[in-house]
Amino acid sequence: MSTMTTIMLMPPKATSLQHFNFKPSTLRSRSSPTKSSYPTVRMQTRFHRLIEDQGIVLMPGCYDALSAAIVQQSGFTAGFISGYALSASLLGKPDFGLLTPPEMAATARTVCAAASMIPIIADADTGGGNALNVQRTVRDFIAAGAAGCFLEDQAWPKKCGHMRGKQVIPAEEHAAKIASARDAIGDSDFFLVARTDARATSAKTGLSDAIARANLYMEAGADACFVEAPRNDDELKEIGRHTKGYRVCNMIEGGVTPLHTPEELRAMGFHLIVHPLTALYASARALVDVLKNLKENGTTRDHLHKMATFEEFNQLVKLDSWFELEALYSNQKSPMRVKS
Ligand SMILES: C[C@](O)(C(=O)O)[C@H](CC(=O)O)C(=O)O
Ligand SMILES: [Mg+2]
Repeated sequence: MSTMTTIMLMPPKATSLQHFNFKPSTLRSRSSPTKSSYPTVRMQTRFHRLIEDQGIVLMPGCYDALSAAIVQQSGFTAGFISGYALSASLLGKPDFGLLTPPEMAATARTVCAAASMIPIIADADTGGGNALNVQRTVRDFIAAGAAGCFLEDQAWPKKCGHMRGKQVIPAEEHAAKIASARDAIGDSDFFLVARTDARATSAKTGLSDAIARANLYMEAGADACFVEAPRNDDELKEIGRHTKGYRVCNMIEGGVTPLHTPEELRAMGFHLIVHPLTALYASARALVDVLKNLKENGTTRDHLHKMATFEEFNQLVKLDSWFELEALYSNQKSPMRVKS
């Protein structure tokens, strides 16, 4: 169950910066959870409702309109546009700070339209710069139809959370970016996830620093926190025990965090699970295999059982509904509008 007890329907009147204390001591003194100083004057978003209804929400990653449509048709109640996966599919490049927020926003527009029945969180990476750039990014994402974003505290250029060589910006600087994102959201139906990559900065103090940062970012106005790349179950449980509010867990095949089921993660205190790379890795393997086969044999006739059929694919893109529409308008006998 959520730790957020009060949900009011009016947006904040004052800016978020006025609601929390920026002094560095705020971070140092907060080693255990305390009551948030940020008043819970928040909208109830689609993601709040999903978490309250389901207890835990499983979000597969997607990277284009087709993969998003398949996520929706597979029965998932939410989706995620992965920066890692989009960097791969749009640029053919690794998650190394090469993708920009405007590219993500442009993709979010087609992705959200292709899966319009489910809310989709888009990866804002570091937000494109400082607190002001964050406001532009958040507004672009809202206009694109996204239902939320992840905003992380890595220094730019960022790297995938499970790669070596990451650095983080000062906690207060990221808290200001979270506060500015909250102000840009206003009363929009948009769920703000504050991510910290501080676990990777030190084997000894990284986890406690990351937990303190997550709590600071919650006070700055985030709806949920995301401590990236815990190493084992003890760390997962510690995050579940000591961070405030809703919690996100990242399940990367081949990453540093052990893979768990939704039930297992719920018991450890998590509310949102993201599987950002499952669809990307599965489709990359399928492409490698079929193209290898085609190159070797010059034909795919022995590989057809591993491919979608013509009929299956047409169902995925709902071809029948387009034939129906075509028939509707071509059979229209009377004029659509009466001329005045
Ligand atoms: C969640 C993530 O931000 C993403 O872009 O999908 C990545 C995924 C990954 O590292 O594999 C991240 O965790 O940085
Ligand atoms: Mg990312």
